[in-house]
Amino acid sequence: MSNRTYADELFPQEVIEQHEEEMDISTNSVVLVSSPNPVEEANARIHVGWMTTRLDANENSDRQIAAYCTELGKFKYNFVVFPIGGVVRAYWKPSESIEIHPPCIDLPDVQLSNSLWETYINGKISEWIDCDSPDPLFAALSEEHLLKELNYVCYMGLQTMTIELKRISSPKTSAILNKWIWTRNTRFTVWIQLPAAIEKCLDYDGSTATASSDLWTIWSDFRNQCNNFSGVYLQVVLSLGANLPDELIESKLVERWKAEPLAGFVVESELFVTGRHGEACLPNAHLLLLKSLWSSDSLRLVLRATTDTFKYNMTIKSEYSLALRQAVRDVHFRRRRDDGSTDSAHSLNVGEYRDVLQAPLQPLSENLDSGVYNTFEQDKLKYEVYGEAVEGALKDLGADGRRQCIVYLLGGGRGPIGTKILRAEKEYNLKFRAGKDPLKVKLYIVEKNPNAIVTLKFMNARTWKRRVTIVESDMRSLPGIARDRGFEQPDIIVSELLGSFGDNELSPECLDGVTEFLKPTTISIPQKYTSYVAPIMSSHLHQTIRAQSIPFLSRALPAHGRGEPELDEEGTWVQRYPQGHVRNNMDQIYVVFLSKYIALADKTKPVFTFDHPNFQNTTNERSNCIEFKMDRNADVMGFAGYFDLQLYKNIMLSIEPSTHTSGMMSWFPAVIPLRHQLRVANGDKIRLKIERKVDAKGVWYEWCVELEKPTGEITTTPVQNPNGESYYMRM
Ligand SMILES: C[S@@+](CC[C@H](N)C(=O)[O-])C[C@H]1O[C@@H](n2cnc3c(N)ncnc32)[C@H](O)[C@@H]1O
Repeated sequence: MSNRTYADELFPQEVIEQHEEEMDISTNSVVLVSSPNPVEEANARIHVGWMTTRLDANENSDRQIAAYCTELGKFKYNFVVFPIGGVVRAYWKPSESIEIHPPCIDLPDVQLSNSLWETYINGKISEWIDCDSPDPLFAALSEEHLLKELNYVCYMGLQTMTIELKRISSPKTSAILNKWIWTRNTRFTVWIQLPAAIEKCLDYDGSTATASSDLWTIWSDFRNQCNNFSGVYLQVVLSLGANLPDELIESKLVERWKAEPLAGFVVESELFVTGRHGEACLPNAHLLLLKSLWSSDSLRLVLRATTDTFKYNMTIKSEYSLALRQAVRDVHFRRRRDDGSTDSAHSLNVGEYRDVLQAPLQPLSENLDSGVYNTFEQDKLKYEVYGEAVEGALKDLGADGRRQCIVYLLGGGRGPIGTKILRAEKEYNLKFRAGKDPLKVKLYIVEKNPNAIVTLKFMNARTWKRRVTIVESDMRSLPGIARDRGFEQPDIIVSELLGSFGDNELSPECLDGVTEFLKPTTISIPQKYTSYVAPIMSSHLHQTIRAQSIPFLSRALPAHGRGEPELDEEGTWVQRYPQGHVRNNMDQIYVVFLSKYIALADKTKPVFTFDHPNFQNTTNERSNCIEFKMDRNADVMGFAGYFDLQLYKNIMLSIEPSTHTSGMMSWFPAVIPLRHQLRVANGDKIRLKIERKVDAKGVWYEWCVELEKPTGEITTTPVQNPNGESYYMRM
């Protein structure tokens, strides 16, 4: 028996030896890993495919696909976008036939091994299929045959397929696909290939086209009609012709694709130009576009021949594949270098959290564990700045020559701020008392977590020379305890009870609990904090939030909302979600190290501010309406939330992007999602209406968005998280 395999057919031995090529079928293409030369290595990282057209393939290709692919492999094409029904069928011209019977699917599977079909072939839906044709008979025929081809993609076990959109509006195509992807058990990635310009769409009519339609809206409408299926399986491909439309040049519009599941680019051969040394290269505008959107080498480039030059001049096949690789390979180099030096996320090693949803901590109602405290304590910078703030306050208070300062650390955790307070005392004495009449800090640390108290006691004995009075209590009981035990009133209270959205760990409620114990002159560190928001676009994040599910064994874990787990009739504990799981997912606030998103406003805007001490006992309920004007067509998935913190006078900490404390990693942004992505157009205004509500047991936010069109028409999204049903911060 012969040992020859399909791979031998595809990559003849002499080619393998010549290029020392290896096949890597773990990715969805064949990787040509060649010499150790760094440029070639870099080239090999970039996956370039060939899109078969009637200009380079003929009826024989359908039955000689192995030879056809082998040939392309020689020119360094890692995969082929080939008509799934075969070339003969794909380029059938309905108008030329008297009877409407397209050729049968005729791309026999046994020509390639299954693994090569999976990895080397991206199946393209026949070009003539147009389910949205205004001719009902033809539309019906197209529907029937689209389904046949989708079935054939499954039969062949392909991992990727392509549908090229021909129209601005494709409701029937999207409806078929929507049903298919949500209901079929077979998973493959669908590339939705966009036209190169809106003017090329069959239903384009200059008079009806409005400013609110562009390539991005063609895609986002299609994505919406497919119910925002996961971007792992439904992706978009941009087609680049010789003339790029403005929306692929203007950076504000281009960056929207960073918030979409972009699979790659189909590059038409007509746009290549000749470089200074006679080599093939891409025009500058195309280069800029590719570079700006080349976020990872998992993106794909596909060459589509627009002339038949390739038939006669084979060498340009490899020249073009090389030119495409060269267009983007340096982006990768640059990004890697940048990561190592300037990207703080990388140097702080938090990259693994990119776009991962985290539930905000609730340190008041739940006791944090040692690992969480340990994570906090990695952020040396936060504690340094706290130390500076305490030193600043000691300096101001000590100006009257006093010899003692009473400091309370409220919510001490394992004590890192305690250490900074004692160090601030030392620094102050060195700098301002010159060894004479030193100022003594009398430090109390209040902590309600009994487990952290064990560490605090240990720290007191080992590090603080038993100078600290440790109070195991909720700080809201401190006034009573202090009375009973004769504690002195504080000159300074220090706390860090803040979440990514500022007040969302209930710092206001906790600190208000000690107000009656303060002197009128007591300084609070922090003095003030403010939350901020900016609208964001990210279909990935929207999908991720919506798709969260609860495994069987986790069904009794407490939700983040007001409800509690219950014992059901069968004696099983269960957490119920009367609002439904999807609504429960969408109506919460998350903490996310944001990556696949874009901000839809140049600047954030403030939401809620809290000042301390709150001697006036001002309510902690808040309500605000924050308006943003939209400057492009976009889908708003929700809002990124940030905060800044005035510790003392001008000593600040911030995660608000324009003032972010460089190198600080304690807080990732908050995300306030909308239930559905909200389509906005250039010139629209959106208003986030958000309330902070308080009752006897806890605090919650309710929010909705008002969308105002330039015509004055206003629509409002439903109020999210009513009554704290999905996200409730327990007191
Ligand atoms: C965000 S952690 C900060 C811990 C520490 N200050 C640090 O920066 O590493 C907040 C701490 O405050 C404690 N805490 C929260 N609310 C409290 C309350 N009402 N009374 C006492 N401690 C509280 C929590 O148990 C937790 O240890």
